[in-house]
Amino acid sequence: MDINERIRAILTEHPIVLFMKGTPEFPMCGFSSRAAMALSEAGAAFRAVNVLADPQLRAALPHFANWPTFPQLFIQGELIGGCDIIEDLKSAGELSRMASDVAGAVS
Ligand SMILES: N[C@@H](CCC(=O)N[C@@H](CS)C(=O)NCC(=O)O)C(=O)O
Repeated sequence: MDINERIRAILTEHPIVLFMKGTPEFPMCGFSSRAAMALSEAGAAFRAVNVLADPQLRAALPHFANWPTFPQLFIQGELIGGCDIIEDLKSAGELSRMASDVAGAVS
């Protein structure tokens, strides 16, 4: 499986995916920490993937997503954006709506 197939497999398996540096429990970057916190506060059940533990993934994702930095949030396979966008969506109440739409679609 090449790296793009591997990314697509992760996105197919998990409806909300945050590619981040470190983990929600031990974030290795302030942006990743804030993104994971915003998702948790919005009640989103998300899969966190630590790109620092997977150099191949870290190198490929900016090209795959056409987004240069981490964190990267995908919902149902679509790139939503990074920390700034995640926090804006949360402030607008959109993040929890998106998360509950996904939960409704999955269950
Ligand atoms: N404004 C960005 C900030 C993210 C950012 O600047 N991330 C940097 C530092 S963690 C990054 O990923 N740099 C590229 C790299 O380390 O591969 C956002 O909204 O997510």
